[in-house]
This record gives sequence, C-alpha cells and structure tokens, in this order.
Amino acid sequence: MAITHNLGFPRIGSQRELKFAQEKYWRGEINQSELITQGKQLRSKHWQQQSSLDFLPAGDFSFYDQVLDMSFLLGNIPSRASNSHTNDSTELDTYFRVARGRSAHDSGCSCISAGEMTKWFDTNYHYIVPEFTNDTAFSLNPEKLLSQIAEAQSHNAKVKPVIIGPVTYLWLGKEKDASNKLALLDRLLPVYQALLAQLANAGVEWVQIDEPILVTELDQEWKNALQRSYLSLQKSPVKLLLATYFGQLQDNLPLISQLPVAGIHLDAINAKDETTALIDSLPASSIVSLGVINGRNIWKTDLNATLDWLEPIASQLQDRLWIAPSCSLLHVPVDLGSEEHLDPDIKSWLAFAHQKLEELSTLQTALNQGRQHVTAALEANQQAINSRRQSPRVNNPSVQQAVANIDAKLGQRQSDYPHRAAIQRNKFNLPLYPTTTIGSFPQTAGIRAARLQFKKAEISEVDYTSLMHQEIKYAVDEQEALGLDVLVHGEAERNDMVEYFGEQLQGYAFSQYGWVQSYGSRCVKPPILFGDISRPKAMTVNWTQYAQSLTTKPMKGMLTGPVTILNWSFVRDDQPRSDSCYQLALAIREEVQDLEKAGVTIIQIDEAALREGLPLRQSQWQDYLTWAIESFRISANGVGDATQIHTHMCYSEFNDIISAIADMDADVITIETSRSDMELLDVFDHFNYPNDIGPGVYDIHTPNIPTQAQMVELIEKAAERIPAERLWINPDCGLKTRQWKEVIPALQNMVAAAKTLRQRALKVAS
Ligand SMILES: CN1c2c(nc(N)[nH]c2=O)NC[C@@H]1CNc1ccc(C(=O)N[C@@H](CCC(=O)N[C@@H](CCC(=O)N[C@@H](CCC(=O)O)C(=O)O)C(=O)O)C(=O)O)cc1
Ligand SMILES: N[C@@H](CCS)C(=O)O
Ligand SMILES: [Zn+2]
Repeated sequence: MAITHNLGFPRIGSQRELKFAQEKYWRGEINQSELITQGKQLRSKHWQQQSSLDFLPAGDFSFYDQVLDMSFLLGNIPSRASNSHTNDSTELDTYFRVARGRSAHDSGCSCISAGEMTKWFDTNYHYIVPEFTNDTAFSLNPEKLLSQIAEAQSHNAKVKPVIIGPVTYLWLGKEKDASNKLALLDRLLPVYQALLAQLANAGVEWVQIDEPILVTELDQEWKNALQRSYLSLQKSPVKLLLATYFGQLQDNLPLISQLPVAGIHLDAINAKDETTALIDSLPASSIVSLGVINGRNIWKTDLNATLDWLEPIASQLQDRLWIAPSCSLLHVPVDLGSEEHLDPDIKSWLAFAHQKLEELSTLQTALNQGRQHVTAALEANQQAINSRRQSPRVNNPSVQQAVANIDAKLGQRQSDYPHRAAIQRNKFNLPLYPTTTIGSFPQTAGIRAARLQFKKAEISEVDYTSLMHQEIKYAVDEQEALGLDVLVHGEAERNDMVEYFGEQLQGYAFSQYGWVQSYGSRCVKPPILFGDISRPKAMTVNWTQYAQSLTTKPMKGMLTGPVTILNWSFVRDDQPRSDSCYQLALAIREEVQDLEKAGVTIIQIDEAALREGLPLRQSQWQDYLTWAIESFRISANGVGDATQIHTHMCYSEFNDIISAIADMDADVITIETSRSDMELLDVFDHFNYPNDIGPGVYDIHTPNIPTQAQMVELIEKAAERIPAERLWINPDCGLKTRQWKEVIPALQNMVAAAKTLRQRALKVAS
C-alpha cells in the first residue's frame, strides 16, 4: 500500500491572507493575538485541504521564514536582537526584529540591522541566513513547533513534523567571525537529539528531516558531517525520513544510502533515473519516498505515464513506498480553483498546490486499488496532457525558425567597448562619477490601488495612464531636484519586473491569484510560459518616451532581460530552458531596437536572476552560462555604438563567474555591493573588468538612510580597484519597496557624495 505525504504546503493563503495580516501587524493595525489567530486559521484550512494525505506536514507554516523558525527552534538568535528585549516585547517581536531589522526612526530606540537574506537553493524564495560565531550556543525552544503539531493532530490525522537537518542548517548559515561553522556540529546535535525526544513524547512517529544539500557537490568534510550527524541521531525515538529535493544525488547516493535513517525522500522528478540505484542500495526495511509530482512547476502531471513507471516499483516495495510532491509546495500557488480569467484550455493544463495533492491522491488510489477505481480522473488527465501536447497555441513555427536562424552576429555589438565608450562619452558628456538609480521608485499604496481599480475596470485605460503619468512626472521632478545625472521613469506602471513583461508577450499566460512567497510578506506572481514567445507590440516605449519628454537629461529605457524573465517564470517542461530563453531574447531585442528608434539613448536590461539561476552543481554552470550570456547579448546587442547598454544584478557574488559577466559586454553594469562593504569587489583585484561599473553604495533593503560620508568611503574603496573614470554611483537595487521619505534623503546624500568625490578628484588633478 503506497502511503501519501507532503513536504510542505504554501503558507500565504489562497488570497494572501498571511501577507495582509503580517503587514497589518507591522503597521500596528492588528494586535499580536489577532495575527496569531490568523496564522492558526490558515494552518487549519491548509490541513483540511490536505486531508486526503496519510501524513499531514506540521512546522511548514511560518510567520516569516522557515529557516528563521529553525534558528529560533534551536535557540540561535543574534544577540543584537535578543538583547534588545524591552519589557513589553515578545518572542514574536524579537523574531520580526531579526527578520526585518528595526530602524531608529520607527522605534525611537537604536537601530538593529536585519538578518541577511539570500535565496533558497535555486528557487525565488529567500531565507534569513543563520548567523554563527565561535560563541554560538544552541538551546531547544520547541513550544511553537509542539503547539502546531498538537493543532495538526486535532485534525484526526497522523502528523509528520518537518525540520531542517543539522548539516543543511549549518551549511545555510554564515560565520560572522573566523569560526568554522562545522565545528558547531557537536553543540548542535544534542539539541536535535532533545528535539526528537520531545517530538516522540508528543506522539509523533515520523519526522521529515530535510537535507537538500545532498543534491549539491559536497566536500568530504560536509559528507563526514552528514555521516556523523545521522549516526548520532540513529537512536532517536522517532523514525527519520531524510528528505532531499531540487536535484540529483549523483555521487552523494552511496553516502545517503548508508545513513542510518528509516526512510529517504528522493526528488523523482529531477532524479528519476536514480530511483532504482537508490532502492537497490537501501536496506530492505527502508521506506522509499518518491517525489513524483513536480513541486516547482504548475503543469499537470502525466498520471498515466507516472503510473506506468510507478506500478512496478510499488509491486516491488509494497508497504515501503511513500509518494509525495518532489519538494515542498511552497514554490507553487495555492489553488487553481480561484482563477476566473485563465483561458479554459490553458487552465486545463495546470495544477497548483491543491490540485497537485488531488493528483497524488489519484495516484495512490490507482496504485493501491487499481486504475479502474480512478478511470474518470485518469481519462480527464490524459485529455489535458494530449490537449497541451497538440495545441497549436504552443507552437509558433516562425518563432522556432527565428531561433534556428540565430547566428553569432546577433550577439555582437558593432564595435568593441573602448570605441563605443569614446563615442558615448562625447555624446552624453556626463560628469566623473555619474549618478543614477536602478529603475523603480516607491510602489505606493496609491499606485497599487489605481492598478487594482484598472484591473477591475473601475477606471478606464485613459484614467489609469493619466494616473501613472502623474507618478512618472513626480519621479522625474524629484530626480531633477535631486540633481541625478541619468534618470529613470520609476516603473510605476509595473506590477512586477517579470510579470509585467509576461502579461504582454504572446506565449505567456498570467493568473489572478497565482502568488508565491518570495520573502517575508512579499510575494510574486510568476507568469506562465506555455508556448513559443513573440512580442505583438512595443511594451515600454510609450512610457519611456513620456518620461523622456519631461526632462533634457538622459532617461534610461528599462527592461528585464531574457534570463531573468525565464528564471522568474513558470517555464515549459516540453523544451529545454535554453530554447525558451533564446525566444525571450529575440523578443527583448525587438523592444531594445524599438526603444532606440524612439530616441532612447540609454537602455538598461536587468539580469537580476542571471547569477541566481546558476545550477546547484558547478559542473553544470558552463552549459547554463553559455546560453544565458548569449541570450543577454542577443537581446542587447542589436543597437548602434552610441546607444549605451546598462545591465543590473542584485546578487553580486561574481568571483567564480566574473569572466562570464564581462562577456555580457554591457557598457555599464550596476551591482549590489554596499552590504558587503565593497568586499564583493575583491574579485576585481585579480580580474581586470573592462567596462563601466556602478557598485551599489546604498543598501535599499533597510530603511536606514546611508550618510554622505559612508557612501564616499564606499566609493573610495571601489576606486582602489576600478579606475574612477569607469565608476558610477547608484543604489544596490530598485527602490520599489522603500518609501519616498526614505528615498529622498538617501539620494540627496548619494548625490552629495558624488559631488564631494568630484571635488576631491579636481583637487588631485590641479
Ligand atoms: C527583485 N526581486 C524580485 C524577484 N522576483 C520577481 N518576480 N520580481 C522581483 O522584483 N525575486 C527577487 C527579488 C524579490 N523581491 C521582491 C520585492 C518586492 C516584491 C513585492 O513587493 N511584491 C508585492 C506584489 C507586487 C505586485 O505584483 N503587485 C501587484 C498587485 C498589488 C496588490 O497586491 N494589490 C492588492 C490591492 C492593493 C491595494 O489596494 O493597495 C490586491 O490585488 O488585492 C500590483 O502592483 O499591481 C507584494 O505586495 O508582495 C516581491 C519580491
Ligand atoms: N529595475 C528593477 C530592478 C530590480 S532587480 C528595479 O529597479 O526594481
Ligand atoms: Zn536589483
């Protein structure tokens, strides 16, 4: 009998109830008990929605982030936040302080910097990085998890708590001093032992312990740590289901099969080929959990094909087979049923979290009772699979031909950088240390409310355009007043830098409620790339032209690049990612050329997700970088020498891919560096980056306002590595999540910093 379970359910709620409750709490509009009640109601609803499962997950809910929850469970709370307890502050307040920081301005107390945030493996989810020092001590703090387990148990179901394993937990964190985080394992393991004992006391039989690092290339010391950890946990009174996901085990397969755990979860979407080897290498008593429903995309599973493959495995494994989605469903939207406007054909091809669990239940019935018990469901599924395969809407021969015709010339600028730079210097006549911003200005409640009204047809397109023009004018006037050199229109009209383009490209569908948590309360609605991509008409030209008409300063045309659009969309599983990327590149190239024709002289093509799209295994990087960089070049390089191409990336750990970044051959690249105190620029000590670069001097992720002196110091550090003539001054990233009252003083200081540096340069010259 195959058993079903789930690795985790989306926590935001089908209507983003959690987001709205969190933000209300932070604004002081609801109190803590109201927030806690909202969390409880959501969990209860989500367990009801998962009631067909044999095991319900618990511990997958979070008020901000599951890694931060783990830090609190293990008593690893940064001292700057825990020491700032005031009499009336609670653990939840401390938790949010670590997650979000605290500005002196808001609290009247000293400011506390937020925990660092970084992406969760190769997803668009971001976690709060655990912090470690030589003095880090751990202590068990299990009340919250235990109470969620009790809540889940009240649903009359077996409950399987979900925790992050000790080795992945250490791997995810950052040493804040010279310590070696693996040295902390001996302090950590007793806390895990105590935790597992408490879970057993709570009536738990199985615990899912996640070690996704097992799909990455691990040094021997990390492999040893895994071995040591699970040897030390083998006597625990609960059974451990060791979960891996997001990829193949490859050379970690022999290691995992030796670990003394009661079961292994394998991502049988990405590592399907390893199933037999894993089964063969495990002891005869081991549970094998196969992740057969893709937890990273929104396509219906081909249930008949899955059963063709699974049935013999089920016969072999009998009661030892568990089935589940490949990973937590955190990465997919909640419920397709909420969608009212999706094209019916396309909707019939899709499955969100709720539907994925229905698929799982169908598979279970078919395996345990025979396919004849779910004939109708299997037939309907087959119809949907066939409809998608045969749909003329998926295939556009002219797009496929255009991709087949791509040749090296398409990725080449007319002249090399020094030649272009000379032409552009003459044309733009910018001062030393030119100042600019990354594109977006605050997405105010007013802007979002106007868009909502427009979407509900409560205001006309003319009214909406006029409201957005007012916002653009406001942003341009502010930038003029600030004295910035190269302006942006502010992106007011964009809901999101990827969804906005998805909405306008043929071959994309977009949902109403397909939200996925990106970090904290922030969500994204990845557009759905279902067919060959083409651009019916210009997407940004009118807005940019309008903005340019308001100023004599250069106005950057602002686009999202093909690699980022791809990496932040739900993509096709019926062709290689590279093919979809080249199609996007051709569409963006047309937009770039239209902007140039419309007189836009500087065009920024953001590739925020190029670095983060790197495969989890370094051995696969080169292949990815080859098509990703080529796609960027195709999109960017169809312009004349006098048109200045900028690109922007917010994750700047470039050390290992710097030559690929240089190969992009953008005239100017703006990057995130301020949070690392320019340390990320160390790479330029030994790599002579050839083009212009704007290392961010203003950390936009905090409300704290950088001073002029801080920014001068940062740029001086940058100038030690990169000639001043090639340096730009800008924030780390876009300003959409900030408020105008923060942005204005910060940019005033930034412009003043540039002026100070110019004066210093003049003095040196004279
Ligand atoms: C740079 N980042 C991005 C990533 N991925 C993307 N796809 N886009 C990115 O920008 N990944 C890495 C980082 C992650 N960072 C962020 C930063 C900010 C957000 C964010 O602010 N998300 C918004 C949702 C944005 C959006 O699409 N808004 C829509 C809908 C607005 C809305 O909620 N309307 C309400 C009514 C509001 C009102 O009346 O005031 C409604 O519909 O009910 C829009 O602007 O039209 C968020 O709020 O979470 C995400 C990732
Ligand atoms: N142009 C975008 C880039 C974000 S990575 C913005 O400014 O928001
Ligand atoms: Zn950015």
